[in-house]
Formats: sequence, structure tokens, C-alpha cells
Amino acid sequence: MTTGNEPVLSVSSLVKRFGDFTAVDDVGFELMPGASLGIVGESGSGKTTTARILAGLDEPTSGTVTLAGEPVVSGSRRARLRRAGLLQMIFQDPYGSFDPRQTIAESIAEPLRLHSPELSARDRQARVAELLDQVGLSERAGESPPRDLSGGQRQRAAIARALGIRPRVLVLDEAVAALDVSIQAQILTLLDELRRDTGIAYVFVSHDLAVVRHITDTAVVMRHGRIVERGGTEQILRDPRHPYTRLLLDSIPAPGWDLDRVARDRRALDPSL
Ligand SMILES: Nc1ncnc2c1ncn2[C@@H]1O[C@H](COP(=O)(O)OP(=O)(O)OP(=O)(O)O)[C@@H](O)[C@H]1O
Repeated sequence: MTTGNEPVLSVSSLVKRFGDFTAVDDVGFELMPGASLGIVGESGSGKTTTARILAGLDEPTSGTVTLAGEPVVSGSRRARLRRAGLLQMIFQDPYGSFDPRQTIAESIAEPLRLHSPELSARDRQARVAELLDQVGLSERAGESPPRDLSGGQRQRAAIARALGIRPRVLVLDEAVAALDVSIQAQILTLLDELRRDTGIAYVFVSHDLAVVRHITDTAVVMRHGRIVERGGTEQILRDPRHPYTRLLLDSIPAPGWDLDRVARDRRALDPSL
């Protein structure tokens, strides 16, 4: 078990190769209980591959992941269950992860059955009701199949399902990218509240710096599989050190945005372009 002073998640010297191609190159970071870390970078920078390794969906070529003080090992069902109990992942579009034949409430109950077999049917039902309430979904939404829910409601349902087993870490991969801006704001506010109320920690993968600014305290910037900058999110965004981070910031359309300058800076960073 970890205490408040030990990281709930440690990632060290992580490498992932696909054939000759290195998608993740010597990545390391730590996450304290209740903290929120952003992983930012352009498409193809290795963010999703890193997130998938954390969740056990991909095996690293080398490197280690330690969760709640325990080195993560792959293999047995027991080990997978243990990892899932500590760390859950939320994707951009959770639609495919819901069984279309089940109601949302049934989908939320499923992991409880697996991870908390001691719960009676009645207690499980009560826990599902509590989870729906926690993420702001009505009882009626709980009785609906996933197709009847909006994108924002489905993301709330995915969060409820992930929270059910009380994980220590939630990895969110572009979790609000597919939502309208106003719905994005609602989900981000919900995530803020949940973090405050439960002490859960987030790894928040996003290409959207405005979103990362809202939801994270610290961030790492990835480029070509490597971390090129790390630190407090506000500080990185206010005073970026690496030219690539500056380029990411300059690429956000804003009043006075200079497309030519962005293109020039990009060529300076990547002469092959
Ligand atoms: N299974 C795979 N086989 C081969 N190459 C892969 C595989 N998965 C990812 N890659 C490559 O690894 C690189 C990093 O991909 P990754 O999805 O981690 O980046 P990303 O920063 O999350 O980008 P995006 O936001 O577009 O998903 C990309 O060049 C991608 O093509």
C-alpha cells in the first residue's frame, strides 16, 4: 500500500517499439494520489500508446509501471483484475465499450459483480444508483440502452462505471475531445468534483491545451515518443521552454493568429517538412 507521500503511479524508462519504429522512447513520470497529470502533444507523439501501456492494453518493449507500490506484471487473470481495480481508462468515445443489449445501469453493475463479488444484488443496485447520482445521470438514463444517451451522458456513464470499483487512477484518453464545448466544460467540472471528493488521480491525455490547463496541475509534453518538457501546467503554458511546446501553443487559433509564423516555426523544428 502507498501512503500519501508515495506516488500512486510511477512510470520509468518506458519504451514501446512497433517493428523498427519507436512510438514511446524512454518515458518516465510519477503521479501522486489525488494529482492530475496531463500528457500533451500532437497526433502521433505517443500519448495513446503510453496510456494503453498504463492500462495494460499494450505491453511495453521495456521499462516499468508501478501502481500503488506494486510493479505491474502482465499475465494472469488475477494480475489483470488487480490492475483494473487500481487503474481504469476512459476513451474518447465510450459507445463501443457498452453492451448495446444492456441498460446503462446493468453496464455499470458489471464490474461491481467482478470486483466486489461480496455485494448482494440489493447492495449492488444501491451502489449503481449512488454512482449514477454521483455523475449526474437520472434513474431514467440508467434504465436506457446506450444508444438512447447523448455523447455527454455516455461519457458520464463511462466515468460511473470506472469509478464503481474505486480505482486509485483514472487514465482519460481524449475523453472530452468528441464533445461540444459546453458539454466538455460540464464533464471537466464533474471530473474536478470527483477528484476533490474521492482523491482519485488522473492521467489526462489530450492534444487540447485549453482542456489540459483546466484539468491538470502538472504536464508532460511529448514529441516523437519522447518527453521534451515537463512541469507545472500553468508554468509550461505561460512560459514554455521547448520550441515544440511554443509551437503547440502558437498553433491554437486566437485573435491575431499568424498561420505563416506557425508554418515557419514548424519548418524550423522539422526541416523535413
Ligand atoms: N499498433 C501499432 N502498430 C504500429 N504503429 C503504431 C501502432 N500504434 C501506434 N503506432 C504508431 O505510434 C505512433 C504514436 O501513436 P499514438 O497513437 O501513441 O500517438 P498519439 O500521440 O496518441 O496520437 P493520436 O492523438 O493521433 O492518437 C504513431 O506514429 C502511430 O502510427
